[in-house]
Amino acid sequence: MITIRGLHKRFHGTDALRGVDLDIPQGKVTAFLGPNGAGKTTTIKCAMNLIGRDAGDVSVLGVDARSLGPRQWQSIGYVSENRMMPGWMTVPELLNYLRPMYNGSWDRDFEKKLLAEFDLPLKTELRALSRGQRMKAALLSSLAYRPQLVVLDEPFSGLDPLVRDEFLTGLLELTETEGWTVWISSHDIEEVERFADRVAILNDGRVDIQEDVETLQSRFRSVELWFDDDAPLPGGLPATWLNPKAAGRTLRFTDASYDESSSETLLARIFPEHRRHEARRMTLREIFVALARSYRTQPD
Ligand SMILES: Nc1ncnc2c1ncn2[C@@H]1O[C@H](COP(=O)(O)OP(=O)(O)OP(=O)(O)O)[C@@H](O)[C@H]1O
Repeated sequence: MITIRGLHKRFHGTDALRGVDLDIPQGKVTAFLGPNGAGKTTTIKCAMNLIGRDAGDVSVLGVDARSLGPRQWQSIGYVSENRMMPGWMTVPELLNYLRPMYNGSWDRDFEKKLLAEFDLPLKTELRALSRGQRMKAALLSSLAYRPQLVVLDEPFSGLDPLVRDEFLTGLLELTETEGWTVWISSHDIEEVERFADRVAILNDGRVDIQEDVETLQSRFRSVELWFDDDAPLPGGLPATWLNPKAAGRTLRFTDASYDESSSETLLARIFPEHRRHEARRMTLREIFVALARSYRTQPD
């Protein structure tokens, strides 16, 4: 659905994107994660043709992002915190205004369902709504025509926990029943973990990891070793052992390429004197935190 190769973007001489390669496959929910300033919004804006690019190829729904036209926009639902909205309109006025543009694909029943779920004031102008209410209005107006490709840039900002939960459950149902393709950037990893099939992690303008959540979780482990005396912290540990830290008689690290038999052999070889150890599966959030910490300690 979206293919990005070698995407570069500079702002005032500073590199924001330094060769992004990314695939957003059809029918899957891809979570787009990364530390602040990694380049998530910039990548999404380049793909939505809201800003130009300095180099690289970006294909969206089979066309170059720079050629996105009304035909493709009928199939794309894009929501971002900073999306401009006509502040003088009320929610019903906004929907009345947009509906004819999506002739044929706008689903009135779905619109009504979302309107009821989001519990939005109908007589207040958009500019007088709260941030969360405006976000709901943006979500509603971008999903009511049942787009095949849903692009959400930080969609939860300002949404209260109940609405977040309802919105996510609704989105989950739709992705399953309608086979929607979703590309969602968010810092709310626990929320996206519930329904993401894939994860792409951006760091410093490049994609570091993109793979199925399942395979990512199967290769990451939080490892803890116990010793009889103070835990050693030798140099030259495998590069896939992230953030090793010794504290008292324990040593902890994140194994980014865990495999039961070879990892056990390696542990026994490097730490023959350890008394016992544990290798625990990690949540997506824990994996992200371990990676983000390792990015900070990596030389540029
Ligand atoms: N219009 C702009 N002018 C100058 N620099 C910009 C502009 N937009 C983004 N940048 C810079 O590009 C880099 C990437 O920003 P971007 O907003 O894409 O990151 P992000 O991953 O979405 O961050 P966050 O998680 O904080 O929202 C940052 O260093 C940012 O300061």
